[in-house]
Amino acid sequence: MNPSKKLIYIFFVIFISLLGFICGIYFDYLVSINKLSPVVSSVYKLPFKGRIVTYGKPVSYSGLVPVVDYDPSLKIDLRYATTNNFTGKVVYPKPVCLLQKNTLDKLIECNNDLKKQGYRIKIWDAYRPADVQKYFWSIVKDRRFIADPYLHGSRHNRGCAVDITLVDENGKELEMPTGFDEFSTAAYRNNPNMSATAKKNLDLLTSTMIKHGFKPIETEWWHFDDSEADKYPILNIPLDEIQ
Ligand SMILES: C[C@@H](N)C(=O)N[C@H](C)C(=O)O
Ligand SMILES: [Zn+2]
Repeated sequence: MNPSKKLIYIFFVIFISLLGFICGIYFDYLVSINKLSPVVSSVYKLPFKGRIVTYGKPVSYSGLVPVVDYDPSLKIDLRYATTNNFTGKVVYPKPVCLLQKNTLDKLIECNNDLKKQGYRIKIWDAYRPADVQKYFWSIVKDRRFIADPYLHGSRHNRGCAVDITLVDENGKELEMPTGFDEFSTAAYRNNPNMSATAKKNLDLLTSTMIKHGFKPIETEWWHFDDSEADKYPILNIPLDEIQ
């Protein structure tokens, strides 16, 4: 090989190596900021003390717990385990309502506050497997109403978000701006057309949730994120495998 060809060859090898190196760093960066959802495997016994595998790196955690075991006075109507939801299909094969333990502790504090005033929290959704998020996104590609599973995912996928409303002592739902998962501007927190009663009820729910460490979102009055949600990984533990 003549010297100039040799030089070109060396430059080419260095260029390819550098490119591979930079791509590797960028890939790790995407994983770290959760632009790529980690693939998760786990044992399915509760509480989950299994290994989750994130691109081959084992991470041990204990996390999701069943809500009923900690506060049976939280009312549960897991809509995606019924046909009474925006898909019209049973999406959750089992009505298993799970949350990260720290998130649940905060929700119980909210429920205790509200019980003193004659109300309770009703849960429509809590932990939602990442594959379900992809299914929802395939139906409604609108970030106002469904968190993009290919961007940051949903805090539901981390077991750190809840879709909730208020009920009275007889379990009757209080008036709120709209029903669950009404994907329109009527569900916005600043909807100017909501009734005075709905506003009062929503204000009570919102102020209680914020007091105990949740963050509301502007486009869905029923959705609250644990303010510490991003400490937890995206999970894809299927509900039908929960024992
Ligand atoms: C689908 C709806 N109930 C909901 O939870 N939307 C938010 C934005 C989410 O997907 O995180
Ligand atoms: Zn939600």
